[in-house]
Amino acid sequence: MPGAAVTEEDRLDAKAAGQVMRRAARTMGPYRARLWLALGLLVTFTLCTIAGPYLVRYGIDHGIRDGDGGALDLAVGAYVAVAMVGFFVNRAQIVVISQVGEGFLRDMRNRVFDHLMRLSMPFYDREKAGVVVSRMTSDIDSMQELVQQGLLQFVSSILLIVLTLVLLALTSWELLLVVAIPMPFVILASIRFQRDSNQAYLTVRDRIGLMLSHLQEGLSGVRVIQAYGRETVETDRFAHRNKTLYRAHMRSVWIQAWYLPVIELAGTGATALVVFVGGRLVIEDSLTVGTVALFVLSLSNLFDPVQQLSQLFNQVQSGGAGLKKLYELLDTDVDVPEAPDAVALPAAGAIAVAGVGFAYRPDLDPVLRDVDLTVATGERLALVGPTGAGKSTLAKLVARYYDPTDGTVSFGGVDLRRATSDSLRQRIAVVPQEGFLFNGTIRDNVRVARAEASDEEVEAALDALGVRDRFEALPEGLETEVRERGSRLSAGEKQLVSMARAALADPTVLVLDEATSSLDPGTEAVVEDAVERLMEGRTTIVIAHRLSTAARADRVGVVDDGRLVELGSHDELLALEGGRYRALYAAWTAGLAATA
Ligand SMILES: Nc1ncnc2c1ncn2[C@@H]1O[C@H](COP(=O)(O)OP(=O)(O)OP(=O)(O)O)[C@@H](O)[C@H]1O
Repeated sequence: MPGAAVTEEDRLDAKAAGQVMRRAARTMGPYRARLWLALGLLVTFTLCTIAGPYLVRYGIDHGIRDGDGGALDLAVGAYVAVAMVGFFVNRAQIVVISQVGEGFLRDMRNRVFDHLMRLSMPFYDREKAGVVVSRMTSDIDSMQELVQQGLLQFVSSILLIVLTLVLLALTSWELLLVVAIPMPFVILASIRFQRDSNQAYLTVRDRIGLMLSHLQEGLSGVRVIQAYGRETVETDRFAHRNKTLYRAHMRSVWIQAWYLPVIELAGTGATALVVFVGGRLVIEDSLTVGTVALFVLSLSNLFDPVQQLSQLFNQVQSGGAGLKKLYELLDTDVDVPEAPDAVALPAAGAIAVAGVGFAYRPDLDPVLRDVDLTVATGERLALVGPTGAGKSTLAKLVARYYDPTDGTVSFGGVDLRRATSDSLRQRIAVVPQEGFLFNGTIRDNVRVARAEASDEEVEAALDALGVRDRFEALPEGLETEVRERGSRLSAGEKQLVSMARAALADPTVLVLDEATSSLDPGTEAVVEDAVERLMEGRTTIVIAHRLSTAARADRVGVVDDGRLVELGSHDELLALEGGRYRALYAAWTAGLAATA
């Protein structure tokens, strides 16, 4: 069974296939010399394969029939020599083709990853992570089989069929007509096999997927299954899935069991026909025995490649479909691009949000409407409001993760759309609720903010937050691997690392999404102190989940249902009769009192 299949919607038409191939050919520049070499080797190998039967003919007609021992020796010697050349050329062509193919895939993986790293947030909102991952796995895999062996076999099969046909026609077109009799059956059977095996393989793939997801669910839910005594029920359901998978596999076996013997039979039939007709032509003296032997031996050079092609066809199609999807991904534009005439943001300035409206997608309702807000240099603004009100969205616009649908966000008078990406990232840093930790040490993780920072600078950043001692006290200090078993960092420590990154980046503006996870009182105090230190001297927009944070801010903005409904100092807003903040604050203090 060919290890590839292509679904109906992925099947490329001739135009799309042509486009994909031309594009792939354009990126083959660095491999051009090797490709020519591969082609040369391929042709040489095919000629070696074809030469065998001709040498046999020479041996029979000139050596055996004419009783010329010298001619026979020559034929046998040449046969062995050609076989040896074929042996080495075959090895060389496999290596060279793989070098080209694997090199192409390596470049492709790099290009796709590079592009993925540059694509902005809207792309990741649209695309499911699973789909993106499958670009790098199954789409690349579908080409992997192709570049390793498939492509070589595909091209060499076609070449072998064409060259054999031409040479046989030149040798004896009458006998070629005889060979051609079973060919329509072989071709029809091959087309049908290709179609059926593709379908069968798709079914197998689907059922493997279903079985695996059942397995995964069973394993993750094993406690619940056991708690409710559902072992037998689950086992029966699994057995049912497994049976459908077995049937799918058997179906593909039946297809092969039908096709392969048909081709064998056609080959045997063709041999019989050649001997039958060719033999008579020999008796009539219009053909030599050697020519009949040549035809018999050449039959495998026709039938084998046809059979291979029918199996490779799916592989080539699925490789083409994979390549097309990868190109589509590479063609995805960055949604938040750097303007061609971008300017660096000034060193300092106020953040101005003017008439901003925003929808995540054109088909979705806006989540922000008519927001006007100015945050002065060095000011600390807290955003509060119910869940889903739009606070994080507003913060993301200030960091230009997205561009507003209406209105503008500017820093120091420069619209963020016109700012260079570098200056934007230098001036404005975001500390998310849960900073992601990469594989590596604490030091590496802080350095994410600025790859070229020295050890001293990393330490200074931790010092600035007053947390260096805490990390240095770990058995391996700053060299502690954050993901290693047993030395995983606590939630509070992760937050500290995330803040240390921002301290190292040393931005003018800090956008901070306060963590909601509750920490033990000791760590909480350390984190709060670090936050205070980080905000010191910076313009800060903090999404406050604890109203104590809001109370400490210079001003508080209340976001509700996408609008900025109140804006003022904590005291001013508390004094507002019937105000939203006043109500939120009352509820919050009551909640605190209840849990105290
Ligand atoms: N990537 C996204 N794509 C589509 N809709 C989104 C996306 N992110 C958020 N939303 C929607 O936008 C609205 C505002 O979300 P946002 O995260 O800004 O609220 P929030 O006030 O920060 O809430 P929370 O306090 O729970 O974080 C919500 O209705 C949310 O479902």
